[in-house]
Amino acid sequence: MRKGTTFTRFIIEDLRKLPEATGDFTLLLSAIVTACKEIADDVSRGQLINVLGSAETENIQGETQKKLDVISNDILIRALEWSGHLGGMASEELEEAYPIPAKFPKGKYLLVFDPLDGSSNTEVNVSIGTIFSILRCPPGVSEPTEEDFLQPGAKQVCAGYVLYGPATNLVLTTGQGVNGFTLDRDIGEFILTHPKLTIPEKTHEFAINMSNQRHWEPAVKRYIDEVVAGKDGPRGRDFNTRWVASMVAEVHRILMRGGIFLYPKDERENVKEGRLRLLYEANPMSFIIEQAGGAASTGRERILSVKPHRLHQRIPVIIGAREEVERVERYHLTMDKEQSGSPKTVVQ
Ligand SMILES: O=P(O)(O)OC[C@H]1O[C@](O)(COP(=O)(O)O)[C@@H](O)[C@@H]1O
Ligand SMILES: [Mg+2]
Ligand SMILES: [Mg+2]
Repeated sequence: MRKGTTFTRFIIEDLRKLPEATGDFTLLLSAIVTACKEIADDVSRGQLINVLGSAETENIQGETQKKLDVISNDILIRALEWSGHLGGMASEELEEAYPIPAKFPKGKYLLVFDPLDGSSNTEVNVSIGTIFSILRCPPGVSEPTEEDFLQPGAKQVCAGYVLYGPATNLVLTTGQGVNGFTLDRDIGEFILTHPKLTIPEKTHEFAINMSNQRHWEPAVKRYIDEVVAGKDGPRGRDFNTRWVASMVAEVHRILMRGGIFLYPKDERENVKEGRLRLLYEANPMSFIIEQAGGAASTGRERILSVKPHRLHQRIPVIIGAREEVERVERYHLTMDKEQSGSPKTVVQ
C-alpha cells in the first residue's frame, strides 16, 4: 500500500487480504487505535490538565503507578469492553485477567497491553508509548482466565505500538511485514508514512542501561565490552550508545535506523528473570522486530517460542539487528558450555 494512505483505508483494503481480517478484527483494531488517540491527547496535554505525577498506588509488580498509567489503562478498558470483539483483556496495570463483563457481548479475541510504557518519562516530556498484542480466545471459552492468555508469542494475531513522541506513530504487524503510520492531528487520522519497514542488518548503535553492568551475566558483559572498545577492540569499528528508558522509543529507533536493545536478566533479586514483561512488552515487540527482518531472543532462545507460565512473567530481552542478537546468543552458548565444564570453543 502506498505512502499517504489513511489507516482506515489500510485496514479495510490491505487487511482484507488476510484470513484474520473479518469485520471483527478490523473493527477491533480500529477501536484500539481510537483509544490510543485519546491517550495521545492526554499525554500531550498532561502538563495543562494536571494528569502528571504519581497516582500514589502500586501495580501488581510493586511499581508506583503514574496517574497516566491508570488513565491510559482505563481508556483502553472502557473503549474496548463493550465492543463485542473481545473475550477478555490483560494489562500491566491489572493484577488479574479481565474477562468481558456479562452485560457486554463477547468476541473471539484476547487483548493484552502495556497501556503506558516508559512512564517514568512522563514528567520529563520524553517519548512514551502503548504496546498491544492480540491473541485468539480459545474456542468455547466465554470467561477467559489467566491460563487462556498464556500463549507463546508466535501465536499472536497482531502486535503493535503507539509512540507518543514529537509525533505520534502507530506501528503494526499482522504477520505480513510491518507498517508505520503517523497521526495527522488536523484530521485525527493515522497516515501510512513507513510502509514495509525493515531493520538494517549492520548497526553501530546499542541500547542498554549501563548502570546495571556489574550485575550482568558474563556473555552480556563480553558483548558490551567489545562494542564499547570500538575501533580498538575485536569489532574494529565504533558504536554509539542510546538509552531512552522507554522500550517503545528504543524499538522505534531500531526500526528507523537499526541497532540492538538489551534488557538482560541480571543478579538482582527483582531482575533475575529479566525486567521486561513477556506478554505485553517482549512478545509484541519481538513479533514486530522479527517481521521487520530482525531477531528477538532471551540470549538463549527465541522469545516468540517461550511458553508463558504467568500473566506478569518477566523475561530477558535482546532484540534488534539479527547479526548482533545472534552474536549475543553465541556468547551465551559458549559461556554456558564453559560453565558446565565442556571444552572451550573460540567464538568470533
Ligand atoms: O529504568 P530502567 O531499569 O532503565 O528500565 C527501563 C525500562 O523499563 C520500562 O520503562 C518498563 O515499562 P513500564 O514503564 O511500562 O513499566 C521500559 O520501557 C524500559 O526499557
Ligand atoms: Mg512497559
Ligand atoms: Mg507500563
